[in-house]
Amino acid sequence: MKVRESRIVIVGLGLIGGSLAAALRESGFRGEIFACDPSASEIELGIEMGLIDSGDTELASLVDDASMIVLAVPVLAMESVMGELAACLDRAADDVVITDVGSTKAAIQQAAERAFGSMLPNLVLGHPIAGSEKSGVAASNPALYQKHKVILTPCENTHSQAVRRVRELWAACGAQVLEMDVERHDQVLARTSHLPHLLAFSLVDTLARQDQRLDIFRYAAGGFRDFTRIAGSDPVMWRDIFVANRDAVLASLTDFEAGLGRLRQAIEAGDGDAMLATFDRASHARHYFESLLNKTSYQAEYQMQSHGKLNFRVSPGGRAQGQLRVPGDKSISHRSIMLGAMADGVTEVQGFLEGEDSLATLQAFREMGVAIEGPHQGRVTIHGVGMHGLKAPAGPLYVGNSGTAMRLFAGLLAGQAFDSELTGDESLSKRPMGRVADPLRLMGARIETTEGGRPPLKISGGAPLQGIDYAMPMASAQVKSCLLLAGLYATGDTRVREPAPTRDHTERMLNGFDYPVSREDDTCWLKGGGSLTAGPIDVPSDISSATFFLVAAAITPGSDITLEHVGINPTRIGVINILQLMGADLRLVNQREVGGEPVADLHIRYAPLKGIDIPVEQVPLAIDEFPALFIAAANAEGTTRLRGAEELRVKESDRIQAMADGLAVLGVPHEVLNDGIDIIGNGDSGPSYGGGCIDSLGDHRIAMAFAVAALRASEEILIQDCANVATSFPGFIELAARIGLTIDKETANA
Ligand SMILES: O=C(O)C1=C[C@@H](OP(=O)(O)O)[C@@H](O)[C@H](O)C1
Ligand SMILES: C=C(OP(=O)(O)O)C(=O)O
Repeated sequence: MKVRESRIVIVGLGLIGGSLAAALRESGFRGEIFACDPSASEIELGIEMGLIDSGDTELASLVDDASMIVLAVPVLAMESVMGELAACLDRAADDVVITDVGSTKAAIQQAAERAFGSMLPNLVLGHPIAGSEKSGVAASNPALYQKHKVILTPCENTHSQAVRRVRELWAACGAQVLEMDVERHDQVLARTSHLPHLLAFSLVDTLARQDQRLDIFRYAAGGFRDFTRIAGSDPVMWRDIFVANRDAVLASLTDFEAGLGRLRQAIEAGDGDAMLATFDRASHARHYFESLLNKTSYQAEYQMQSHGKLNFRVSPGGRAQGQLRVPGDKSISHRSIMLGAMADGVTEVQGFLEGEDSLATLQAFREMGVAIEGPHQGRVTIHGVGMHGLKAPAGPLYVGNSGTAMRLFAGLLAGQAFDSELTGDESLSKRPMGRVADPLRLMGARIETTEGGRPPLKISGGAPLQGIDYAMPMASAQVKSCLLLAGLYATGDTRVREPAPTRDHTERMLNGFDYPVSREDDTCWLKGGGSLTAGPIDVPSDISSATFFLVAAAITPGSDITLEHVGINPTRIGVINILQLMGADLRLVNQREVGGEPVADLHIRYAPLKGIDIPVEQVPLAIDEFPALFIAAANAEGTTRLRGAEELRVKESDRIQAMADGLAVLGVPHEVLNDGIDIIGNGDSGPSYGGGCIDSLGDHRIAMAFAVAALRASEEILIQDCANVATSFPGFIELAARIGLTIDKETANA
């Protein structure tokens, strides 16, 4: 974004003002930058560093031709600077925009009213949430505002043109600009910035007083350094902030003291459980904030995205052999947390998938006040709050990459008394939500989407819901489950008709929690107003994750793999049926039922595959398995034809196109159709195709499918943007290594 100002005057050339000048210069800003500062040497240094064109210790000489004036002085100096400005700004001052960078807003607004007689329409108060413990122009950093937030607090009479120009200023520095009212700004900042600074100052001062010779500081380790870094900040600036934001800081301090008091009591009483509960909540909340802020995920692997993208380099060839257990079923894991949270009593889950998607669901319930212990090695304990026990979350609920979480939550939250908002990552933000919002509105829900029915979803609480009789236009378990969950809160029956059978985990688990769900032919229904009774849940291994190894064995001569404890719910076994139709030597052994879901060990040995016309009724039963099945098709003799699979186009990526693009790189002949694809396989015993560089488009299943493809490639396959594998299959690389696939991780700069 270009800044079109002719002359910007920065009043106060310290770290914040200097960094603004530096960032503007780096953005290619061509206008003049002048600075006013009481210290002539700071001005000289600013000129020497190439940050400003000129400057003065007096404001009057600088303002005449200014198009924008940025006040970057300490909060308590604002009033006198504004007074000076009022005196020398003799023209109608309509075209000059004034803004500030102060960390509190109410006090500055009052100062402005006193200095100018009223809030000028071209005065836009603002606050860049960026800084450093360093001060002075020498510490200027052109990257200081990059990817940081700048909050503007315009009033009713502020000119929109002035707001736009200030937005442009900060956007050019790489910041994300948002708006809120003055009071909210001060309350939010008191908690997120002012309180932590106060604690850091206080801790360091307390320790320094106790040990005048500073001896203990010699032994202070990383924890002390991390916690107290901000105690090195500018004392004058912070004194001003605490004077200016007194009331909001005191309120946040009261809450903090209460929390500290509770911990003190726990320590006095040796109450380890209370300590653990607090630390556990805090530790998870800390990880959650990180992912919310970066719009990325919870696990270290994925955090590489902040430095670059995670790629998989997969060596060609190999033989798939071994006995494995893949992680827990994603669909069942989501539902175990959701129903466990809404139940009366304690739900113990084992086999929970500790992947990004289900962790997002878990964290969202913590945000709504549900106590959840774990996950520890797949074990989670959920202390249910009952159907009406959820609390309003403090902010938007971030569900990462997960379509399932967003759509099921939409139904559940539509029935709550409080307002809520659901947000997701870049991929999820492009996926269609009208398919749940529309029928929820028919039930009486108040729910807003952005254009084209995309996230975020804003749901207004307290809307009375009525049951509906709904024929789904697409075969979607997410839509069905969303409506059943909303139906729990609706008057009368909620009935959902599906055009083809879809996974029925919601219905099974509701029945398991003593909530009757009925079914007749293609329609299932429940009556609202009941309650759920907690019970244990054993999550089987995810057949969607097992699929990658089934296909690995199915395409690689000499392979023999057993996958243990895999869920074989009849609404999920399309992949087994399709592979068997293609000629795979795949057997189900040790079949049993675990907690209402059928489970088996899957034994597969290599046998040559042949191309088939995939029966259309199998499509919803194998919907997530197609990326891997396309690789099976590329290794089968003859043509495999898929039709009726347009739903693949609205998953984490357009999976028909993403796979077709990758197959083209490998040299696999194919033809793309709107609702499917024809793939012409190579049934020879040598390599089936070449290698190359493939973009997974951040879609976990595309990444894992091409990793498996390497078993029959003649050259290495480099797969880009694979961090998202952690959404559904943490530990994929390690398990793949155990069956003879060699995948090296590398980061590439984005
Ligand atoms: O209900 C579920 O848990 C899921 C349903 C399917 O989505 P649709 O309902 O959109 O087909 C599937 O693709 C997704 O991975 C999980
Ligand atoms: C489509 C998938 O998940 P979701 O819709 O929950 O993002 C998937 O896991 O393949």
